[in-house]
Amino acid sequence: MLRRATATLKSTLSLHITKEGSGHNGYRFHRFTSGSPSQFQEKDRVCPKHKDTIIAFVLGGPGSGKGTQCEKIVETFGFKHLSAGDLLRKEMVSDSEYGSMILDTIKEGRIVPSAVTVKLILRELASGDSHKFLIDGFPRSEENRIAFERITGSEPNFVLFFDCPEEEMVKRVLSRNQGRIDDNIDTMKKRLKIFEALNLPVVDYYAKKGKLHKINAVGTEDEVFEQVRRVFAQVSTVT
Ligand SMILES: Nc1ncnc2c1ncn2[C@@H]1O[C@H](COP(=O)(O)OP(=O)(O)OP(=O)(O)O)[C@@H](O)[C@H]1O
Ligand SMILES: Nc1ccn([C@@H]2O[C@H](COP(=O)(O)O)[C@@H](O)[C@H]2O)c(=O)n1
Ligand SMILES: [Mg+2]
Repeated sequence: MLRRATATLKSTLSLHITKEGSGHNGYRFHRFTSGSPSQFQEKDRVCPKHKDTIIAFVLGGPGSGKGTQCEKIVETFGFKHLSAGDLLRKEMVSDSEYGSMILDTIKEGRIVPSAVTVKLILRELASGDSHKFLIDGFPRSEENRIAFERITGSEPNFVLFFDCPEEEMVKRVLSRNQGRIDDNIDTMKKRLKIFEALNLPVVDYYAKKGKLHKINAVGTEDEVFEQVRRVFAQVSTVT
């Protein structure tokens, strides 16, 4: 039986969660009082996972096609799609106290502090009744990864990595035409540097853990999705 969430997420960088309760999908919330990821303690954990919860992280450089493929995965396999970038952009244009910080960070292609991003992701994990999640564009750094693992006490079931040459990513981003403030050559150059310095170590981490599924992101959307489909067929037999 799904129970109504009673957790409230207080809007602070230190991510206090003030009430105990449990989300529709079994995500549980505990009081926790820590600030930075390094201060999180065992007692602060937010969500022992519902036993059937499946979390897939979706990684890849800017413009590699993560969002495009996630839409296809949602249609075909019924996952809920959480894009960290979309959540941050939504927060940015809301009345949030973090709005201008998020705007500046995205313009510069840098990474928003994990406390903010994890809070937005947790809110989505706890809402609705889905228990299969694609978390797109997260973790973007070891700090993101460690914060998520410490706060939730859980790891992804598997990780997709869209591997795409830089020239192709640049071409795709510059012709995306969705009015994003970071779709320009200056920000793109910065994003590519951040991708190499901060995102790739996360990719390596999951490769070493045997959780990474590398997808060749070059080809038509359907060709790329055929590889994705094979990964889902493989993981559905082990998750
Ligand atoms: N296989 C493909 N071939 C050509 N263009 C593609 C392909 N997949 C996606 N695109 C296009 O490339 C652009 C970037 O794709 P998408 O937004 O899915 O990337 P992303 O990885 O989510 O990027 P970001 O990290 O910047 O959000 C879009 O305009 C999309 O339509
Ligand atoms: N974990 C994340 C994800 C994203 N950001 C910031 O948002 C920008 C856009 O993200 P997309 O996934 O939509 O490409 C990204 O360049 C970062 O500035 C973040 O900080 N942390
Ligand atoms: Mg995207």
